[in-house]
Amino acid sequence: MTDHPLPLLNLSDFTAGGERCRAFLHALRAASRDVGFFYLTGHGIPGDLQEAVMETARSFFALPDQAKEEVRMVNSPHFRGYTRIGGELTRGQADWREQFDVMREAQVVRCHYGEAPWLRLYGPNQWPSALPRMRELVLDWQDRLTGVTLTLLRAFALALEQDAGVFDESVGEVPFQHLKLIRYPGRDTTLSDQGVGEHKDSGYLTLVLQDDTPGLEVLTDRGWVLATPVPGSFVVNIGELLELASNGYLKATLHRVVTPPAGVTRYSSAFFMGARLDADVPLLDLPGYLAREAKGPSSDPLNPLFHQVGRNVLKGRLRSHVDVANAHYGELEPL
Ligand SMILES: O=C(O)CCC(=O)C(=O)O
Ligand SMILES: [Fe+2]
Repeated sequence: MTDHPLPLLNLSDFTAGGERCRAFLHALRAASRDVGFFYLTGHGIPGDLQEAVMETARSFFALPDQAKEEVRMVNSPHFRGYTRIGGELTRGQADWREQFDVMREAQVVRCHYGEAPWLRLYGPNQWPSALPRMRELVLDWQDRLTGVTLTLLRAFALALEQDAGVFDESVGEVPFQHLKLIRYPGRDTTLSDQGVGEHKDSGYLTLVLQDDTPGLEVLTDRGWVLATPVPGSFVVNIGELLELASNGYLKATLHRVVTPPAGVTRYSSAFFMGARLDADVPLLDLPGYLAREAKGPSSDPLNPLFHQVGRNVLKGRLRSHVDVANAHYGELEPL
């Protein structure tokens, strides 16, 4: 385990244009290819909004169990709401964190039995009655993070010498959004130190806001590296859809969160930006010198990747939330 910092990029260099923009795109490509993780500053999200979101997370998780259970995820065929500690699995092992999941507010899609089961991912969020202002704040947060990821996605397109809008069709008017507010309680790590087990994210891009308690670790060719909190920044990482689209030129990197020591609590917000559920992931036509370095997407026979986005997202959700799968998707064969 080393404590070497990850690369740090400033998004305002991209929007400034000219030489600053060219240097940004160069650094973006290097960071995404070599590590798949970087810090982002200059993103335009005000510090007081970041703090308000963390404060909302602290208030939500401090509610009595009964108020959190009122919005528990197992109520929702759309995988939204509260998951208690140990209620989520990563690679079959329970994670030591509690979390609140939000996606885009949507209408339920009426569908016929046997039709694409991922259509059931669309639907409303659940909100705790005890925190009446949470909905507006969190949806605003989700929209602002969407804006940052859309800008970044255009930067990725340019860095790979594509048309800036090459991902537009797969993203649509509003991309698939998924946000988690997370609490990692400390515990005696002789029991297990799995806050969240090692995994890759499944969307295009992830933005993580962490508080000042370390815990997020990234697998690099130097071993596991701690993403030491950098105040005001987001940690950005590449998800499997970008790896697929770039034929493995960009890397979806394994990462994990280790449980804080007993008596210490860590809070974070993780936002996953994906493609439209009804889209297929585009396969980019890379120029020869980049294509030669594209290794093909890494494939895990135990966790196949699908180009059809909805199928991929539903697979991940069913594996992570077995109680929701049993309650609402019992008729499906395991994926
Ligand atoms: O809490 C964090 O810092 C990261 C969480 C994460 O990797 C995830 O939920 O996919
Ligand atoms: Fe992750």
